[in-house]
Order: sequence, then structure tokens, then C-alpha cells
Amino acid sequence: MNKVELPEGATLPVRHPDAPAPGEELPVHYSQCFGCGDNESGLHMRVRAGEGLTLHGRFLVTDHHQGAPGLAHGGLLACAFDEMLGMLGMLTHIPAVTGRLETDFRRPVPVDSTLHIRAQVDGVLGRKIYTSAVGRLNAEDGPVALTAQGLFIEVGLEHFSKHGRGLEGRDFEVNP
Ligand SMILES: CCCCCCCCCC(=O)SCCNC(=O)CCNC(=O)[C@H](O)C(C)(C)COP(=O)(O)OP(=O)(O)OC[C@H]1O[C@@H](n2cnc3c(N)ncnc32)[C@H](O)[C@@H]1OP(=O)(O)O
Repeated sequence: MNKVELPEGATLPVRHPDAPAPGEELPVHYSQCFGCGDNESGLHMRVRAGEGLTLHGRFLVTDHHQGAPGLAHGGLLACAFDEMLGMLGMLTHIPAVTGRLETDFRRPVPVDSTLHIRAQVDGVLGRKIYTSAVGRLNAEDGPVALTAQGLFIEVGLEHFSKHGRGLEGRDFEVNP
């Protein structure tokens, strides 16, 4: 994992008692989500809870995901990280949106490879949630292809109804 710089005063949030147990697969948070939903051209990511404030996700890079011939598009890979870091909210039950996402591309990701992403919450300071992730090729201990850091900002649930279509009646606390 890349070294994460945290501001003074940041603390680790508590894992919510209703968070999925380690090893449990996370539910799709929205059926049309490009990252984890049934969206035809989406990533169809599968994510399971890890220990503490960690998640493990994976997706198969297909022909739909190309930038250069035979290689994954960088923006699409950043999308996968956004999804993984966003889903950390299922461990803390803090509703939040991406404020800032920084991605380091360290190795090309070919079509037909599976990208394994480990994401974690690093700390919280006020409404700011500091997160990071590493993506490895074809195995959870495979070569590092990408690292990322995300700053998520806690929002009220009204954010989703004011700017979008709400959370479709789902109770964020239970099954976002
Ligand atoms: C569990 C469910 C699973 C969900 C998975 C989904 C995965 C995908 C996640 C996403 O893609 S979310 C969609 C992409 N993100 C957005 O659409 C967010 C758009 N931006 C906003 O709505 C607002 O800018 C935002 C809510 C983030 C902040 O606006 P606010 O007016 O509420 O807060 P404000 O600007 O006062 O900032 C609050 C604090 O955050 C800091 N901040 C906000 N944006 C920042 C930024 N970009 N970089 C650094 N710091 C930032 C800001 O400096 C400040 O720090 P301090 O408290 O120390 O003063």
C-alpha cells in the first residue's frame, strides 16, 4: 500500500456494528450502478468485506473497457477505485461522496486480466474521510498495477434526493 499522509487530528472511525462480516459479499448498492450493478456496460464488480475497515473487490477487464487496443482505459480504472473507496461507507455507515480522487498508474492493465482492489479507510477528520486502495493484477498478491487515494466528504442523506433521485427508498443504514 502507498504511504498515506494524514492531517493532524485524524482518527480511525468505528466499524459499524451492522457492517457486513469479514468475508461477506457486499450487496449491490444500486442496480444501475456502473461499478457494481447489472448495468450492461458496467464493471460488475464483486466486493467482500475484509477485516477492520477494509474491502476486497475484483473485476474482469473486458473489451468494453479498452483505451488503447488491448489495454484498460485509465479513467475506467479510476472509476473502479472510486467505486471501491465509496463502498467503504458500507463499513462505517457514513454517507459520503467523492471530493477528490488521486490515482497512480504503475503498470498497464491488459484486457482479460482481473484487477483485485484492496481498499481501506485511513482516517476521519470532521466531515473528511481519508481512504486509499491498491490494485493488483490477476491475484490478491499479484503485481501492483495502481494505487489510489480518495478524500470523501460526509453528506446528509438529502444530498442524494436534492441532486439525484434519492436512494430509491433504501435505508442507507441497512442496505444502501
Ligand atoms: C455506500 C454506498 C456506496 C456508494 C458507492 C459509490 C461510489 C462512487 C462514489 C462517487 O462517485 S460520489 C459522486 C462523485 N462526487 C460528487 O458528485 C461530489 C460533488 N461535490 C459535492 O457535492 C460537494 O462539493 C461536496 C459535498 C463534496 C462538498 O460540498 P460541501 O459544500 O458540502 O462542503 P464544503 O465545500 O464546505 O467542504 C467541506 C470540507 O471538505 C473539504 N473539501 C470539499 N471538497 C474537497 C476537495 N475536492 N478537495 C479537498 N477538500 C475538499 C473542504 O475544504 C472542507 O474542509 P474543512 O472542513 O477542513 O473546511
